[in-house]
Amino acid sequence: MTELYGSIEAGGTKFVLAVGDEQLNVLKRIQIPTETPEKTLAATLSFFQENPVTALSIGSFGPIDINPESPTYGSITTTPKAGWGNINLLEILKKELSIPMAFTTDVNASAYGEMVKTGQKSLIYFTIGTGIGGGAVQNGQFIGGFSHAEMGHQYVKHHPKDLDFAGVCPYHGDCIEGLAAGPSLEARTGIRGENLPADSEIWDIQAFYIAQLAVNSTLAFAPEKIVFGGGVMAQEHMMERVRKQFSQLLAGYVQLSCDLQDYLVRPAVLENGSATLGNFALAANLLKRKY
Ligand SMILES: Nc1ncnc2c1ncn2[C@@H]1O[C@H](COP(=O)(O)OP(=O)(O)OP(=O)(O)O)[C@@H](O)[C@H]1O
Ligand SMILES: [Zn+2]
Repeated sequence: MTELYGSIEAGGTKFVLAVGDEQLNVLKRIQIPTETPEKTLAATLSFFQENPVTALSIGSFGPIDINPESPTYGSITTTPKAGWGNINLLEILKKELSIPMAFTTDVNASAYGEMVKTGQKSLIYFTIGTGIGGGAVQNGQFIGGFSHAEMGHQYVKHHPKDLDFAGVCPYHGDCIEGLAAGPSLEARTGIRGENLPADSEIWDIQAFYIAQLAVNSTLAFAPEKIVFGGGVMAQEHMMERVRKQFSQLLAGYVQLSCDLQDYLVRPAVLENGSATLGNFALAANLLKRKY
């Protein structure tokens, strides 16, 4: 029987819903805004009622409960996003759709999609957008123990020209998300990142933080590559700035297995499709491990 795979990329600003075929090609893909859980999940359900799939995978913003033994498995847990705390996505969807469902973080789904696309089994995916999230696959498996990793909230040292900035993370202030996600640009300058001039000195400050994230990830996991997605990294000049500061900070301590250009990269799956591809593969794995 022909199988179809579903993808739900549950983001803080939008949900991306998609249907894929057995070759993981996108057959249909739509975006809906993230409003109240009732409204957005009703729209999600009607999409999959109109476009039935054999199995689906959800990659969600978090933190989320991914422990299948937990009574709250399938929930978004402590999000500051109004109305979405303790919402059990998986339970709500399972009530209406009786198909196998996988549940992971949005960035894990993206990391998985990049793995499927590139064939590299150990990689890390970071998104630098409204927040910073990191997902990782190590030898084809997600990392994690009691829960998923939260690499976007690690602490990094301040840039010498940014010592007084308190950061904007609602939990930690000056963790990496608080210092370097999109809203930090606006908090420092009063101007949204999209509108800041490319020659502003803020970009090197931000690249300094993102480079530390890359160095820390390199030292902790020795991945084959580190992929950067998200609105902020869509700035053409950012990857080069991050690579340059990464080299300085790593100081030749470990030898990479490829050129730096191929180590710190933008996503291989274009048009923000990494999570969709990853979800298709994770859905396929629920039926029979293929990826
Ligand atoms: N080209 C850009 N340059 C700099 N900053 C940007 C750019 N595009 C978006 N941003 C900033 O990034 C943040 C939005 O991130 P992004 O576009 O990745 O969406 P998101 O809200 O993180 O997505 P999601 O729906 O997954 O939560 C905002 O703070 C915005 O000002
Ligand atoms: Zn934080």
